[in-house]
Amino acid sequence: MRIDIITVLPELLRSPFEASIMKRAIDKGLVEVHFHNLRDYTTNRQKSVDDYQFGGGAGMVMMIQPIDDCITKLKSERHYDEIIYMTPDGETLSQGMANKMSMLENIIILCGHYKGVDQRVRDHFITKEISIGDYVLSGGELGALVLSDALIRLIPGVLSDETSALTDSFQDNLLSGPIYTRPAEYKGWKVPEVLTSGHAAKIEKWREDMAYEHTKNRRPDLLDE
Ligand SMILES: C[S@@+](CC[C@H](N)C(=O)[O-])C[C@H]1O[C@@H](n2cnc3c(N)ncnc32)[C@H](O)[C@@H]1O
Repeated sequence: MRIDIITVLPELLRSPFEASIMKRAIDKGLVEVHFHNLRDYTTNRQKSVDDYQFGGGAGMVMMIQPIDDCITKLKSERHYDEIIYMTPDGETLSQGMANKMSMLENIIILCGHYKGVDQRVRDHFITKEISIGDYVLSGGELGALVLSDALIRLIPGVLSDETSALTDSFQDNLLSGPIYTRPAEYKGWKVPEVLTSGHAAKIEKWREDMAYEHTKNRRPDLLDE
């Protein structure tokens, strides 16, 4: 997968790709991530990417010209499956969306700032609008990172044990149940006996029951889906 991120703050994006699973995915050649600084596409001397809103009102708006030039250049080099705009009024990111999108080859993620982008960008360039939740961030970069992480960890070969992602919360509409590691007893607090029984079928059944109970308590809405 190739991810091209368009931003006014590339410095905000770098370090998460330089650690842990996202770094490993890049090092293994399973993912390429490229940052594009919108200011490199401005045609004005001040390198400004925003301007006042038509009709008045508080907050600046990101101008269409630098975004058009950046996206048009990228599209002239390869086909993109999706051109995504991170925005609070987009479709809320879910595991189901991440599962599907992790199979895409090339995507562009546009990070907004200020009041957001000129509507004509959304009307003419964007193919998908994604929110990471019902709250407002200062910019799209943190959202782009959340989306990238959710997709990258699902790409085959990225996790050392691929079955791990399949047993995480939200796969099969269930939350993940409780998990334990050594020691089997700590300060008198014992691990559930079944987990140390060595009985694979019983362990599997216990895990299923616990996941169901946990989901029923915390997120009964998932069981309705
Ligand atoms: C201050 S916000 C603009 C909010 C916009 N005026 C509104 O009310 O919907 C600036 C940028 O942050 C990003 N952003 C903010 N909240 C977000 C969220 N929940 N999900 C994804 N992106 C978000 C978007 O790219 C947005 O253009």
